[in-house]
This record gives sequence, structure tokens and C-alpha cells, in this order.
Amino acid sequence: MKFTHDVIVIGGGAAGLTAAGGCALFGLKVALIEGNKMGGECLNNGCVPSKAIITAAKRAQEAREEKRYGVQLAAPKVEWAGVHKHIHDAIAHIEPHDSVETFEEMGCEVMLGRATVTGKQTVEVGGRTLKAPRIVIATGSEPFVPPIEGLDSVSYLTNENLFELTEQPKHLVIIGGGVIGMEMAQSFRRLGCEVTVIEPGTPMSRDDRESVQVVVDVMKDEGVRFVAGKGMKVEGSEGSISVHTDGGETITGSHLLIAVGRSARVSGYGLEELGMELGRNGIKVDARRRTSVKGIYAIGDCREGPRLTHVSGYEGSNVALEITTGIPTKVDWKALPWCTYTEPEVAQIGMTEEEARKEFGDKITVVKEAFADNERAIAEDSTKGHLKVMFKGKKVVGASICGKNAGELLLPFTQAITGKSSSFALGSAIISYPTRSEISKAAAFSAWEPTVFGSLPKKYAGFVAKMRRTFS
Ligand SMILES: Cc1cc2nc3c(=O)[nH]c(=O)nc-3n(C[C@H](O)[C@H](O)[C@H](O)COP(=O)(O)OP(=O)(O)OC[C@H]3O[C@@H](n4cnc5c(N)ncnc54)[C@H](O)[C@@H]3O)c2cc1C
Ligand SMILES: NC(=O)c1ccc[n+]([C@@H]2O[C@H](COP(=O)([O-])OP(=O)(O)OC[C@H]3O[C@@H](n4cnc5c(N)ncnc54)[C@H](O)[C@@H]3O)[C@@H](O)[C@H]2O)c1
Repeated sequence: MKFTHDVIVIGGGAAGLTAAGGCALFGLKVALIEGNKMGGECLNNGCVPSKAIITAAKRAQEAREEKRYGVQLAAPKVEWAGVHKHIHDAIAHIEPHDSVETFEEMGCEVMLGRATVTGKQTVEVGGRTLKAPRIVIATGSEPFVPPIEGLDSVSYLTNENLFELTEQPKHLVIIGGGVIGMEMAQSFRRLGCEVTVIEPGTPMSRDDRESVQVVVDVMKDEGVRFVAGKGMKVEGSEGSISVHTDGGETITGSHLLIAVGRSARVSGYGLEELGMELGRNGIKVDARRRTSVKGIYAIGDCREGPRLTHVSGYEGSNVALEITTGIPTKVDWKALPWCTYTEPEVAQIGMTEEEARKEFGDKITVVKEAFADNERAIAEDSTKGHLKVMFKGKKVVGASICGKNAGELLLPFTQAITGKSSSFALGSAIISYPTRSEISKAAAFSAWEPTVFGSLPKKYAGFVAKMRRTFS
């Protein structure tokens, strides 16, 4: 046989799992290759452990305010072993969703091993050569480690070992006030650690400034220290690490977390040898996620573009749809949501006020509503934050929300921005991960599943696959 599979997917994270699962459910012969842990970053050292620690931290914080609503709580006592167990229990609970067995049941051939792309249609793994007319690269990203003097001589944390800490840090110094830096700074502070964030610019710079300011003020009140500057030099030894900033400050802590962004995984598995075009930080792709090499797609964190679990999933479904039906499927970021799970949360969909004004000038109207005027928020005594909606005429182009459960409030704006509200649109909407709102998408998707993966679409996908095997 000319081909061993219809499609080979490299990487078993959110992007690869969605692409592989989608193709397999349409009846295609799929090889799914994972070189480390199924579930990738989100499950093992990203979203899941970070949201688990945020939850433990919230509990401590609530108890810290001993008397509220006339109810007295005992002061919190943090047992790090319990926090560690909660994090790893959460991972273990979700693990079966992403397991080898689950994907084998869907029809994928799952291979555990490091893949190398050896040709336009060939991949090697564990001594086997696989061949398919379509290859999907979904190899993710890893923490960017900046060239800071002395960094390689101290032991430091990244998201890859942070959740393995078996002892509570006394003083966590965080280089980088981005999304990871902010979520972790608040959590570790609330769990009783001293925390300093070193950030040269505005924290969470992609978000609405007013929203970010609310969170920064809350975190300062809770005792997080912000130092304006760039980490330039690091020195010290186990338990005492000093960071010197370009502003002349020296901060000494017991632990150091590096959270200054991501590096796409693009080297060491054959892409350069194949002549694949690479961008500044990731594989170059077009709107259909096609790389410069015909027949090879790249999705999720490994390509240039937004790096979020729901984006990886969305690109995985798009590419699965394009491969199975042969119909070009472009990504559309008009209603892209994201949320930072600090307290209060900072959620965004579509354009921020700054982006909308830059694009449409004075055609933009911004409407702002404060939670201080929202009666549910007043009754809960949780009035911090606001909703800002950016209108062009009467059309919504973006919304920024800061407040309790802000991420859950994005869904109606998905529909307002796209103008689509059918059950099919809901089932295929991009929903911020992880939110409870995903349950609405799941219900709509379940209703459509028998139709989408029904016998007729499968027959059609089978026909497309046969043509491709014959003529590729
Ligand atoms: C601390 C933290 C918190 C986060 N929180 C959120 C959040 O709340 N919400 C959100 O939307 N996003 C969040 N993210 C981002 C999210 O985790 C990523 O965007 C997402 O996991 C990327 O998925 P992926 O499938 O593209 O890549 P990955 O999950 O990295 O998967 C890639 C997989 O490919 C495998 N691989 C690589 N090379 C090879 C090879 N040659 N052969 C075989 N296998 C290979 C890797 O082992 C890996 O398992 C967070 C990230 C971090 C670090
Ligand atoms: N809730 C979520 O959706 C969520 C949560 C965590 C992570 N993520 C994803 O993970 C990715 C990585 O997050 P991140 O926080 O590492 O990156 P980031 O890009 O969000 O922030 C990095 C920050 O580091 C700062 N920085 C750079 N060099 C520095 C230096 N030398 N000293 C001090 N500060 C410096 C930058 O100014 C920037 O603010 C993002 O792509 C994000 O989408 C998402």
C-alpha cells in the first residue's frame, strides 16, 4: 500500500487530540503520535494545574476574611501537601479524557514516541515509517528562557516544574507579569507566600488597561509587590536567589519563577531539513493553517498566533473538517475570547477599546457598565469591575469584562459579534477555556454529533480520502 494512514498527527495536546479525534470520527485512518504525556501542556502543566491552585488559593483568601455577611470562618491554615494533592488529583481526574484508550476507542492508532518528519508525506516514530497524504503538526510550545546573566547557574521554576513543588516557597520572585505571572502571583500570595512580580511594562499587556488596573490594585492590596523593570542578572544558591533589575533594584527570594512567554517547538524533528518556512516564533501558516510545505498543516502553540487551549481545539476541528471534506476552512478571530483567572477575572472577546479605536477611529462608541450598579453583585458584596462593550454603530466588535466570573459572561457577545445564534453555531463557537459556559457548547454539539458524524458525511469523507490516496 502506498500510504499507511490518511493523516498523521504529531502531538497529543489540545490541538493534536482534536484534529486526530475529528478525523477518526469521520472514519479516516489516523496515526496520533505523542512523545511525552497525552494531554500536553494544558492537562499536565498548564491550564488544569494552574486553575486547581487558583481554587485552593481562593479558599484560603475567603477564610482570611474571617467575618463576612455575619458569618465567622476560622483563619486559613495552608498545608502544602494538600494543595499539591489537589493539583494532581485534578490532573488525574481529567487524564482519562485525553488517554490513549479514549483515542483508540475513537479509532486513532496512538503511538507513544518522538516523531521525526522525514519527508513531505513521511514520519518516523519508534523505528516505523508512516506515510500519509496529510500531516498535522501540533507539537506545542515550551517556556521561553530569556538570556538573563547568571540564570543558568541557579535553579529556577517554569510552568514545567512549578506544580511539582512539594514545599511552599517562602518568597516567590516572578520574572514576567503576563498571564502566567499574574495568575500565579495572586495564587501563591493567597496561599501565604511572599510574592514579588518583576515586569518592565503593563502587566497583561494584551488586555484592556482599565480591567488590568482593577486586578493590579486588588493584588497590591493582598500584598503582591510589583517592581517595574526587567530582570537583568540573577545570582544566588538554593533557597536564596537574587534578581537585579535594569532599574537598579535587587530582589531576593527563596524561589524564582520565569514566566516571560513561550517558544514554539519547531526544531529537532525535521522541519528545517524539509525547508518549512518558520516565522519569528513558530511555523508560518496561512488562514487555513497550511504550512509552506504542501499537505502539511500546523496548529496550536507550535505556529505563529494566539496560544490558548480553545484556540488549539478550534484549529484542530477546522483542520479535521478541511481534511475530511476537502472544503477550505479558514480561522476567524473576530469573536476570539480569552480570560485570565485572577480574582476578579479579566475576560476579553473580539477587540479591546484600544484596538477598536485604532481600527475604526471615532466610529467607535464604548459603553461601560459598572458591577457597582448590578444588583446581584451588590447583594453578593462583590462589586469590583465593569463591562465595556465596543460598538461600531450598533454592531458589537468587542467586549472587555472585569469582575467575578467574567469569563462566564462572554458567551452572548460571541453571538452578538458573529451574528450567529443557531444551535449549530453554538456547538461550533470558540468558548474560553476553562469555563462553565463550555457546557452550553457541549450540549449543542451533542445534539449535532449524530448528524455531523452520521453515515452520509462518513461516506463522503471516505470518498474524499480514497481520491486523495489515489491522486496524492
Ligand atoms: C501555566 C499555564 C496556564 C495556562 N492556562 C490556560 C488557560 O487557562 N486557558 C487557556 O486557554 N490556555 C491556557 N494555557 C495555554 C495552553 O496550555 C496552551 O495554549 C495549549 O495547551 C496548547 O496546546 P497544543 O496542543 O497546541 O500544544 P501542547 O499542549 O504543548 O501539545 C503538544 C504535544 O506535542 C508533543 N510533541 C512535541 N514534539 C513532538 C514530537 N516530535 N513527537 C511527538 N510528540 C511531540 C508534546 O509532548 C506535547 O504533548 C496555559 C499555559 C500555561 C503554561
Ligand atoms: N488564562 C489563560 O488563558 C492563560 C493562563 C496562563 C498562560 N496562558 C498562555 O500562556 C502563554 C504564556 O504566558 P506568559 O505569562 O509566560 O507570557 P506573556 O506573553 O503573557 O507575558 C510575558 C511577560 O513577561 C514580560 N517580560 C519579558 N521579559 C522580561 C524580563 N527580562 N524581565 C521581566 N519581565 C519580562 C513581558 O513584558 C510580558 O508582560 C500565553 O501565550 C498565554 O496565552 C494563558
